[in-house]
Amino acid sequence: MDLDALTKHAAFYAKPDGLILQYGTAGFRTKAEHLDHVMFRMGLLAVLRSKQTKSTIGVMVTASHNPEEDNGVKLVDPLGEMLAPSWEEHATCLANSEDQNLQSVLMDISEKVAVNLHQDAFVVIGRDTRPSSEKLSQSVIDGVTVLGGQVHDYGLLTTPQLHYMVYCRNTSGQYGEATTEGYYKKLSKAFVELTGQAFCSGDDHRKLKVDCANGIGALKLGEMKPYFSQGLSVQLFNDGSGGKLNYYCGADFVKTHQKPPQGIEMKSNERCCSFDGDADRIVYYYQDVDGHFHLLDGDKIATLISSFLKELVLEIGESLNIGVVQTAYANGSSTRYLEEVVKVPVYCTKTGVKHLHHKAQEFDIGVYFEANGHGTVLFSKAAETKIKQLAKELEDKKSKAAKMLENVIDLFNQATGDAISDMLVIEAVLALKGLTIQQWDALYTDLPNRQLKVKVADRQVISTTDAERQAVKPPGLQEAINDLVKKYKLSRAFVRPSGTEDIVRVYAEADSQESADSLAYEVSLAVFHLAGGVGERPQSGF
Ligand SMILES: CC(=O)N[C@H]1[C@@H](OP(=O)(O)O)O[C@H](CO)[C@@H](O)[C@@H]1O
Ligand SMILES: [Mg+2]
Repeated sequence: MDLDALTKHAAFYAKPDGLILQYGTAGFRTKAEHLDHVMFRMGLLAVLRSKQTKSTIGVMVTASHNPEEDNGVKLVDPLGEMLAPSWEEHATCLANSEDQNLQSVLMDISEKVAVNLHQDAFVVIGRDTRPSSEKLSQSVIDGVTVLGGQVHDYGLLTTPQLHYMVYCRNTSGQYGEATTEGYYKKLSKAFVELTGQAFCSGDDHRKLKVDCANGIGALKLGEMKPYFSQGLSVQLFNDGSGGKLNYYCGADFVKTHQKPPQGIEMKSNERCCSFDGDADRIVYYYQDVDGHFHLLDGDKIATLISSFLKELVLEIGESLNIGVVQTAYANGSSTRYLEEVVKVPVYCTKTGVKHLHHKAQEFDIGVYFEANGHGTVLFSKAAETKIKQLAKELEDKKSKAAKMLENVIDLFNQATGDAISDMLVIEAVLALKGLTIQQWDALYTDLPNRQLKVKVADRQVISTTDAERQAVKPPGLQEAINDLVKKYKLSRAFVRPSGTEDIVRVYAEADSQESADSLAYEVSLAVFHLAGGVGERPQSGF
């Protein structure tokens, strides 16, 4: 390690006084102007992680669905997954160390994780379209090179594309070719082959309007379009040519406000979808003839995909176990439908993709989706080998199902949730099953629900158990929630401190919107009183 060079470069990346950041569920996120030193330091950390794992590590510069002025950074581990939890702590420690302690903190981490400093390091970098991203990714590159690491800068990429690149590079290209063209070709080939097997693929099923949140998704989907145009024609809206990133558009806006984004021309019954700012989340929606807006969120996506996979598995007659992973935010109706109608086991984990991903790895076929539209399907190596073998050996109906599954494996991004990949899977499933978006929507009816935020002095006074469904602290809060829930029919409510914002989230569902609203409001009041609410008391009425 050339400590003189490190000291010289670090001088350009002074930490703003008093700034403390946490490597949360989605890495570091804050106003872009405060992130230069964090980027440089994450470049340093990526080198250590690469040396330790003897693998290529990814660094993505993005703040996903946050406002355009924000930015953020996260590291991608060797198999394209989120950074290991023990390293999240090192990241936090390094990001918050005072400038004069940077060297010693770096040495401490190297010692703790037993890094061989002579090992080569390789880091790949991607960034979203935020105005601040280019400069910030240069700071990451500076951090990598000052420690002697090699860099490949992919420039503009969606977050899932960077995860894909890392996975490809660490599996010697077995998973795919580590270029955007390789990504486009792999997914498009699987999609075109899959939809080629559809009986019913009338014109109606082949057109889709996509709100790209004025983000990177527009650029990348635009590049990819020609590769799959024989199977689907997509029309892009909020493509970044005019509007602001995530501003009144994108998956997060649509899911939170339960209304269409601005900037999209929706005719009744037309199938539309929205990506978020870094294209790792997707939700679908349509407007019916009466002008009512219908949202098909991550739960509806999980249901559609699980039913499809279950049918294929039954068709090939192999005992592959399917598991579906959700969080406490999953609508109760979706969980019931999955368990009682699709007949697949459903598991609940804590919020945050890494928890769902980890659980989904336990199954031959692990389907995971957060209600907000972040998710994918993972296939175990054993399941993949078995399916590939059956696709070759079997004949007739069974072989057709096995071949479909083979393409489905290629179409899903196995590294992380991916809006483009999920969109193509959904389009293929709808075409293969001859389903309209209305028929898909009608599989089950969402229970009315409401999410609220409460400001408290210190959100860590709330701690939870049972996949965040029960509050164990502060005393009395869970009892209060239980009493409130009893007042309503088909009701459920829980609270948890957010991992990405300085607030407590409240979720409630019940048999009517009025009841869900009023339960959420009453629970918010309980949080406000028992967990140290600050500012204005929660208000009723929505
Ligand atoms: C209720 C909700 O949607 N929570 C989101 C949000 O986490 P919070 O910890 O709830 O702030 O951001 C996470 C990262 O993007 C995402 O994984 C998660 O689903
Ligand atoms: Mg995102």
